[in-house]
Amino acid sequence: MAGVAGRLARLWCSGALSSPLQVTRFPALQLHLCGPAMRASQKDFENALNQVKLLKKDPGNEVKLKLYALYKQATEGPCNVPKPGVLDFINKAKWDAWNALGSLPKETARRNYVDLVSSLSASSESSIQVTPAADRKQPGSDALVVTSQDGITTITLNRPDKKNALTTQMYHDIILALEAASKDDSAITVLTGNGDYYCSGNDLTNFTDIPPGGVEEKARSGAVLLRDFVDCFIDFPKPLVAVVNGPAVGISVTILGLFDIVYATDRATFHTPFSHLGQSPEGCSSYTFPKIMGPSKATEMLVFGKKLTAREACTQGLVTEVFPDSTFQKEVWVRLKAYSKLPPNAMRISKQVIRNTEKEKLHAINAEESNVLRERWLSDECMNAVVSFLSKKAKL
Ligand SMILES: CCCC/C=C/CC(=O)SCCNC(=O)CCNC(=O)[C@H](O)C(C)(C)COP(=O)(O)OP(=O)(O)OC[C@H]1O[C@@H](n2cnc3c(N)ncnc32)[C@H](O)[C@@H]1OP(=O)(O)O
Repeated sequence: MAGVAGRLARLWCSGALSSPLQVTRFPALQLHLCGPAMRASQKDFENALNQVKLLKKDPGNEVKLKLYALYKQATEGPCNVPKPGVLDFINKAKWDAWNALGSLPKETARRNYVDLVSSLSASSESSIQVTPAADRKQPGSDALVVTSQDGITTITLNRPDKKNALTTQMYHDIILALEAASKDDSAITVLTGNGDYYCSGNDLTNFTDIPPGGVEEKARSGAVLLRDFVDCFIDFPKPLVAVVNGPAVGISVTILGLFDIVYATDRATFHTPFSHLGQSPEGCSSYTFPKIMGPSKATEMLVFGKKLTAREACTQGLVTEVFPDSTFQKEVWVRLKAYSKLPPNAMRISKQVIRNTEKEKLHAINAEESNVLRERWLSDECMNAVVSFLSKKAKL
C-alpha cells in the first residue's frame, strides 16, 4: 500500500490526477445530504476546482482520492465504468473510491466537494483568495491561476515544482489576464507565486523549442513576446501590486519597477544575473532601476548580478515594505483588502497622474531592450549559459 500511496503522491504532484477524490471510510469527512438552501452553485464548484490547485500543503493520498471520487460523482454521476484489474493499483484505488459513493446525487457530491476543499483551504494557511470573476476565461493551463474576490484580482504563478519559471504559454496567459483585469470590476491587481519561490524568471527550456525558421526566428518571436509582455505592465491602468512570496529572478525582478507597490517576505531575494547568462536587462529596468536606486546600485544588480536581500531591496526603493515570513500572507492581504475598498476611479486616476508622463519613454525603452536582447539570445555567451543550465552544470 505504501508503494501505491507513493505513486499516487507522485501522480498528484505531476497533475496526472486531474481532479482530485471523499468517502465512507473517513468519518471525519462524512458526506451529508443537503437541501436546496445549501446547494453549491456551479460557480462555487468551479471556484473549488481552482482553489484545490493552490493548496499549500499536500492533503495526502486519502483526501486526494476523496476529492477525485466526489469530482467524478459531481460531474458524471454514479460509477458505472468497468472495474480496473487488480494490478492496475492506481486506477483501481480511484475506481473503488468513486464506486463507494454509490448513488449519491450529483448535487450532493458537488456540495461535499466544495465543503471539503473549503476545509482544506482553511487549514492550509493559504490566504490566496480564489473566487474567479464570474465571466473570466481561465488560462489554458494550470500554470497560471486567476482569481477575483474582495475587489482584488490575483494572478498566481503556479508552477511551484519549477520555481514558477515562466513558459512561453505563461507570458501569453499573463498578457490575457492583465487585459481582463484592466477591464474587470476589481480595484487592485496582484501578481504573486505559489510555493517557495516567487518566480525563477524565464524558463530556460523556452530556448529549446526551435521553430522551422531556426534560432533567428526563435529570437525574433521571443523579442516580440517580451515587448508585448512588458508593454502590458507599462499600460496597466489600475494599482498593480507584487506580493513577492519568495526569491525572485530575472524578468520577475526587472518588471517590479513597473509595479505600484511591491510587498516582500523577508525570505525573498532579488537577482538579475544577466551577465552570467550572456543576456542584458529587460522589463525597462535599464531605465527604472537607475531611477529608483541610482546608477551605481543599478549597475551592481544589472551588470554584476548582485543578489539583494528583501531588506536591501527595500532600502534601495525597489521594495515597498518587507514582512516577516511567518505573518507575510496575513498582513499583506489584510492591507490589500483595506486598500481595495478605496474609491476605484480615484485610485486609477491618481495612478495615471503618477505614471502617464513616463509611458511614452518606457515604451521606447522596452522596444530598445527587446531588440538588444534579441541579439544577445543569438550570442555564444547566452547559448553556452543556457546549455550549461540545461545540462545541470550550472545554477545561479
Ligand atoms: C520571452 C521573454 C524572455 C524574457 C527573458 C528573461 C530573462 C530572465 O528571466 S533571466 C533568468 C533566468 N532564470 C534562471 O537562470 C534561473 C535558473 N534556475 C536556477 O538557477 C535554479 O533553479 C534556482 C536558483 C532558481 C533554484 O535552485 P534550487 O536548487 O532551489 O532548485 P532547482 O532544483 O534548481 O529547481 C527545481 C526545478 O525547477 C527547474 N527550474 C528552476 N528555474 C528554472 C528556469 N528558470 N528555467 C527552467 N527550469 C527551471 C529546475 O531545473 C528544477 O527542475 P527539475 O526538478 O526538473 O530538475
